[in-house]
Order: sequence, then C-alpha cells, then structure tokens
Amino acid sequence: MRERIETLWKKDKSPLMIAGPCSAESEEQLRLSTQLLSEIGVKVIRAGIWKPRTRPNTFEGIGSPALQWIKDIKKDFDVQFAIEVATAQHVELALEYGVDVLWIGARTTVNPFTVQEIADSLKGVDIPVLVKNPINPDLALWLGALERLSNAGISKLGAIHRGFSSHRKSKYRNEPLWQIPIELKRLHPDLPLIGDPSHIAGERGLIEAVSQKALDVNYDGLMIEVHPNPDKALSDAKQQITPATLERLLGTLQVRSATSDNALFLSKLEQLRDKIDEVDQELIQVLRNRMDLVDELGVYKKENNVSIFQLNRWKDIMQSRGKWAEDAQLRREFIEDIYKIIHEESIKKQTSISEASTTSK
Ligand SMILES: C=C(O[C@@H]1C=C(C(=O)O)C=C[C@H]1O)C(=O)O
Repeated sequence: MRERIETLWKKDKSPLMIAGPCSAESEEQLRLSTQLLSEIGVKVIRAGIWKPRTRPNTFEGIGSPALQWIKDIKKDFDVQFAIEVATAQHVELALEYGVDVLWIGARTTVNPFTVQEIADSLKGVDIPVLVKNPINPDLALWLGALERLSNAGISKLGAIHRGFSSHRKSKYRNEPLWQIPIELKRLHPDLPLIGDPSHIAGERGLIEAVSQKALDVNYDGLMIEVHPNPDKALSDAKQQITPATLERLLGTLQVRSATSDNALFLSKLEQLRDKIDEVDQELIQVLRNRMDLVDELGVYKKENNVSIFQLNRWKDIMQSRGKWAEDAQLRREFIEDIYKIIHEESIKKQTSISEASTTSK
C-alpha cells in the first residue's frame, strides 16, 4: 500500500487544517462558515451532507441539495470541500458536484462490504480519500478499508483518528486509545494521519488538549467541527466551536517537529536513548527471572495437583504492586495494566507446563 500513498499536502510541512460544520444546515450557514474559516486561513472545509445518526427522528442531513450549495460557494472562495460518503450513490453524487475530498465514516469502516462498494465506485477516479477509524478498536478493520481503497487505485489516502466507542465511563465521547493510530503510523509511516479532536472530545472544553496531544505525536493534520453558532447546531452542538475559538486555538497549539538538527539536542537524545536501552535490557532480564520462578512453581503445582490460577494471590499482587507503584510515584493503573499482561503470560506458561507433563505420561 505504501508505494501508492502520496501526501495530500505536498507544499509545506505545516499540519493540514480541515474545519467546518458537523452538518451543512442551510446555504447561509455553510457560506458564512466558509467565509469565516477562509478568513483565518483554513483551506479545506468539512461539511456533513448525509448524517449517520444513532437514533432515528434526529436531523439526518440535508442530502444532495447541499451539494449544490457547495458547488456555488466554491465559486466565491479559494477552498476545497471534504464530505463523508457512506454509499456508492453518495460517491457518485459527490463526484458529480465536484467535491474535492471524501471521507469514510467510522460506522462505514466497520463494514467491509460497504467499503468495497465505495472502493469499486471510485475506480478510475483519483480523489483524496480519508478513512476514519472503525468505531471499535480494531486496527485490522481500519487497515482493511485503506487497503480496499488502495487496491481500487486511490493514491491520495489518509487516515482520520476519531476515537473508539467504549462501554467504560470516560471523560471522552470516544476514547482516543492513542496506541492504535500510533501503530498504524508505525506500519505506514507515509500515510497522512489526521486527528479529529471534536469526536474524541465530544465537548468543547477538551478540544484543545486533544488537538495538542495529536500534534505532540506528530499527526499530519486536524479536522475540527466549527459552526458560526454552535449552540444552535442541528447536530453535535456540544462539540462544535466558533471560528473565533478556532482562530484562538490555532494561535495556542504548538506544532512539534519530528526531529531537530541541533547537534546538542541530537547528542543528548542519543545519550538518553543509550541509557533507555540499558534499562530495557535489565527489565527484560528481570522478567526472564520472574518467568523462571513462575515455571518452577508451575511444575510444583502440577506435581501436587494444585490449580494454576490462584485468585487470592492474584488479588494480593494487584493490591501490593498498585501500592508499590504509588510509592514509586508511578500511576497505579499503569502498573496494574502491566501486571495483567504478566499474569496472563504466567497462566499461559503454567498451562503449557501442565499440558506437556500430562501428555508425556
Ligand atoms: C505464579 C503463580 O501462578 C499464577 C500466576 C501468578 C503470578 O504471575 O504472579 C499469580 C497467581 C497465579 O494465578 C502463583 O500461584 O503464585
């Protein structure tokens, strides 16, 4: 896939800003949004035309009449328009009205049949397509959608990180789970990755922090929902901001460079990384030692016909290690998560010891 991917924004290295209303609601609202955003330098305007809503009887978008507004507004402003497409018919209409960038929404990315239909409808047209992460935290589905589009000949591909649905109570509307987009970036370093702080945050107050975090991990751009009068918005009112707020935000966000050519910085970086390498080798040796003890205990349990999983010991471990973590000024949840992985591995090791000795009898 990598060979096919060209960046969408070749000219300069500054992050791409896509902004605009959650939904196109009227020609006036879309025109005013475009005007105010282009005044602050935004070059790509987003607008929802067909809105996938969780519940029926809510505003489901204007549909194709809004495409005519886009066509008309584009005559007056030097901007591109990006819209979501969820069916082959949406693609056909978007192309007919000269939409510049398409994106595939999170609810579509989960469905390989629909993604394939969209990919087929794009054969022979090389328009930029951005793929939002699927609503569930499944990197393979995200990659699969990107591959289907790449196979259809789309070379200007990008990914949008909009966060993941979760049953857990969280301050976010959609949990960011940063490790998933970071893994996507590791696998496809040239694939532009855009953050969607509006959908991760779900409310205005968190947008700045999420945007900064995205830039801190070197995202290539941001897509932010902006409405001239957010409180009156017909969809996602709580998470939309005004163009003036976006302007302020753009003034405060810090864009970090991926690296620096400052010699002092580079030598310090190398020194610290050497130390981290050493500590990691020690860490792995310590884990090796722990696993040897787990193995020994596994053999002993087998000989004495004692069960592998020991609830009380496990509870004690979570309790004591959590406390030790806090004493060492580490987050309890961080250490608990590590111990969950270690414990899972212990159980696997002792299970294979138990099975091996059973079959050898
Ligand atoms: C090692 C043991 O077996 C299992 C693994 C544990 C661990 O990795 O610390 C703890 C409890 C058991 O569920 C044990 O019983 O102590």
